Amino acid sequence: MVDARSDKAFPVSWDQFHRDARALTWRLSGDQKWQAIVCVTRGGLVPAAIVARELGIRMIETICVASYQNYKEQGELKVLKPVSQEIVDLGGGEGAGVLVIDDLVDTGRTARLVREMLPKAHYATLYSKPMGRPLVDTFITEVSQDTWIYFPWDMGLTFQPPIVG
Ligand SMILES: O=P(O)(O)OC[C@H]1O[C@H](OP(=O)(O)OP(=O)(O)O)[C@H](O)[C@@H]1O
Ligand SMILES: Nc1nc2[nH]cnc2c(=O)[nH]1
Ligand SMILES: [Mg+2]
Repeated sequence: MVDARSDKAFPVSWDQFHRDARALTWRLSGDQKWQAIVCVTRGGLVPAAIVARELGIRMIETICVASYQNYKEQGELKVLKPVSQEIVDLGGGEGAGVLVIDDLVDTGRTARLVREMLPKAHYATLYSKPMGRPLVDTFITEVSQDTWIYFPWDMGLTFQPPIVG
């Protein structure tokens, strides 16, 4: 569970994000031929674009889920748009051969919900926290549960006061 008082921060730059997305692609580029990517919006949009480019995948679907309304506070999980039946039916049903991409797993609630719709899909994220880790098949970096990950699209350059003085 995300603690709203947590002050551990893990800021990710665009460069780092791009490197991590490419590292994730390397791990996903074995023998398996992916039939489609399902990206979990909105956080999955950017990594999905990079992975799709690297793997040459053009069949891209979204599942639109929202749960964190007020920064660090998880509310009710809402599916705004489910995955199309065409994608669920791939590979003989239940999403076999489908690659699900999200930016991270935290409590694992989002991943659990998506897995109910696509039980045979492969779930991949760039970052994971311990509670969500059992729900992910492939990820790059794990951070502690009380760390908040800051993505490059959520940040800007600001003046930093000197450490001393
Ligand atoms: O493992 P969980 O505790 O369910 O949290 C993980 C989800 O939370 C974030 O999405 P969010 O609902 O904030 O929406 P966004 O992708 O539009 O930012 C993140 O992108 C994951 O999808
Ligand atoms: N940006 C961001 N969104 C989240 N949603 C759930 N956990 C996180 C997190 O650590 N960072
Ligand atoms: Mg999300």
